[in-house]
Amino acid sequence: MVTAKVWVLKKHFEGFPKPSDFEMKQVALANLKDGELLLESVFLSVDPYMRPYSKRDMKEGDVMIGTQVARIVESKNPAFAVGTFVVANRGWRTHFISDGKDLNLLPAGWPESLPKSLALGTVGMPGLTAYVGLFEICKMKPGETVLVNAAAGAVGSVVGQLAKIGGCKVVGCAGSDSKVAYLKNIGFDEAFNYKTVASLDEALRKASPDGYDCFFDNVGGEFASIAINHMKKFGRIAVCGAISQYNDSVPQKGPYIQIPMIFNELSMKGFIVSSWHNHREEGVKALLKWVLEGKLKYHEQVTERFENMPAAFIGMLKGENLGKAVVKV
Ligand SMILES: NC(=O)C1=CN([C@@H]2O[C@H](COP(=O)(O)OP(=O)(O)OC[C@H]3O[C@@H](n4cnc5c(N)ncnc54)[C@H](OP(=O)(O)O)[C@@H]3O)[C@@H](O)[C@H]2O)C=CC1
Ligand SMILES: CCCCCC(=O)/C=C/[C@H]1[C@H](O)CC(=O)[C@@H]1CCCCCCC(=O)O
Repeated sequence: MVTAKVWVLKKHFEGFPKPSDFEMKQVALANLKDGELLLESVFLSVDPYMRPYSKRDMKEGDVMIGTQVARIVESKNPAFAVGTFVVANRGWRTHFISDGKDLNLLPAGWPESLPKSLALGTVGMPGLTAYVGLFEICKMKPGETVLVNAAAGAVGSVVGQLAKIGGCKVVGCAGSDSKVAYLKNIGFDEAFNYKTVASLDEALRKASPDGYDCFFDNVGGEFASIAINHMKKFGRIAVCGAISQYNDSVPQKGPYIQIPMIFNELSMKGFIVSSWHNHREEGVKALLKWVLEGKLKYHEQVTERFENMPAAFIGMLKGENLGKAVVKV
């Protein structure tokens, strides 16, 4: 019999998550029935959505939500061979049982040399978010200027590089000087540290005096309220995330966006990438191709050991990650 380790939400987060909000437990797994598989998590993802979705969907004592790359270690299902790697959505667990219906194989053509953890990042849900947000929501066109915040993270770093691949000028901001240096290194035309500039308004104007056609917003709050005043006529805003607001106990107040939206005839659309599943196959294939061609660079912030899941999650929310934050079990 296998005993899985799991992390549960012990106490709903109040403000910023803290280690005592989590509890690690042991769960004995049953023996496999015909048609079932035993899997071990190899890499687990920590993502910003876990903060707002825990409040909306979870109760105390539930296993933390999340996805993993897992390896099949035992199989009583002829469709799945032992040793196969899959992407699953089974939460913060070291081991779990599946009937195979909820598993996704890694994309076709995945070379042995490529880290499998990328299926949780650049060639997974965050990469696809960048792809859908830019091409379908912003409807980015060559020659345009694209702005992205949280630019050195999992989604933002792909947004900037896809914008360059698509023939755009790209401006990004991030929360440390080393992240800004990384952005320049992966091809951003302009980048600044939003925590240290004297004025966000000035920094946005300096980076693109003519304004922005597309704004890929991962952050919301104050940054978005200022950036909206820098949009060009008929600009498009993809509302992807609002991480600056996820830990608020008291909702932030305006400024309000109607006047700049009307004057510049802007379009603003929120989206959830999973609703765009009809673009998944095409998007993942394109992302994998660009990675293999060296046109799409990646960085991962790998935290070792399952025991450090809460620390990796809290660290990501604090901005300690460069690129995609994952945990290697
Ligand atoms: N709509 C959708 O379908 C999806 C939306 N998302 C959203 O995209 C955004 C980015 O996600 P992801 O790429 O996975 O995460 P990241 O890898 O970008 O990690 C989060 C980053 O957010 C930044 N951050 C944290 N707090 C603040 C703050 N108060 N103000 C500004 N920046 C902050 C930090 O970077 P820094 O050092 O720069 O501050 C941190 O590294 C999130 O808002 C997420 O919810 C993600 C996936 C799908
Ligand atoms: C105001 C909240 C904004 C959150 C934006 C965000 O980060 C959304 C992420 C989703 C992404 O589009 C696809 C996903 O998988 C994320 C949502 C995951 C929901 C988990 C549901 C619970 C479960 O897995 O059991």
